[in-house]
Amino acid sequence: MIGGPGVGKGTQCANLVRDFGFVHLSAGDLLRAEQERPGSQYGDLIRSYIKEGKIVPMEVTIALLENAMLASGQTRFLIDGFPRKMDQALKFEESVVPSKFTLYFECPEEVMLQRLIKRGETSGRDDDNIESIKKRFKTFTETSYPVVEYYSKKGKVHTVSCVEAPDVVYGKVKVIFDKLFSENN
Ligand SMILES: Nc1ncnc2c1ncn2[C@@H]1O[C@H](COP(=O)(O)OP(=O)(O)O)[C@@H](O)[C@H]1O
Ligand SMILES: O=c1ccn([C@@H]2O[C@H](COP(=O)(O)OP(=O)(O)O)[C@@H](O)[C@H]2O)c(=O)[nH]1
Repeated sequence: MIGGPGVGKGTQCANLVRDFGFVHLSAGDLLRAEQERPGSQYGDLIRSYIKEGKIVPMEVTIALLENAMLASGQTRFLIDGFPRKMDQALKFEESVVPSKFTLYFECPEEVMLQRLIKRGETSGRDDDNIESIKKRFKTFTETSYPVVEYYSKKGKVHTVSCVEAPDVVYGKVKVIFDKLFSENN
């Protein structure tokens, strides 16, 4: 699941987990947990990348995802906020598992900005401030959007507009998943 910062990925993943029983893995949540883990050798590195809105070197993120996948003992994963750089996409599919499809959440920056400023009132996140948000938008456009284009060329992308209220957005997401999983399962 790919989309700009604050587009609503986490919000929609919660709905999908409830209705389709995936294991939800948020790359950002895994990185924040590793950042706080006592004794982690990557804590400071992750903290500085997240604050600067940059993409943490792929070896760290892929190892965290792979470990969480293995630890779950499950086989159906909804990976949230990953891949957001071409090197991650290629390496993950080569060394862990190929993806089935990509859900791309589309939304104007002004709308995401308002959501992130509001989330920042309570999230406690180091990157929900205007300076980091601007950097995250730039990284998304320059570094992450090419991943969407790459998967689009392979015919693997489903695009959903996220401007409307969460339940309206989920209505559209659910139609896509109902179709995909009634065909494949
Ligand atoms: N469709 C929506 N309309 C309005 N607010 C939303 C919508 N989806 C999510 N939000 C809110 O916007 C913020 C960002 O959503 P979140 O799911 O955390 O995004 P992401 O995981 O993409 O960063 C949260 O505070 C969330 O409650
Ligand atoms: O594969 C990833 C996913 C996330 N991040 C970092 O984690 C931050 C927060 O990502 P998350 O998906 O949690 O939140 P979003 O920015 O989408 O609101 C990003 O800006 C990056 O710095 C990263 O480096 N690699």
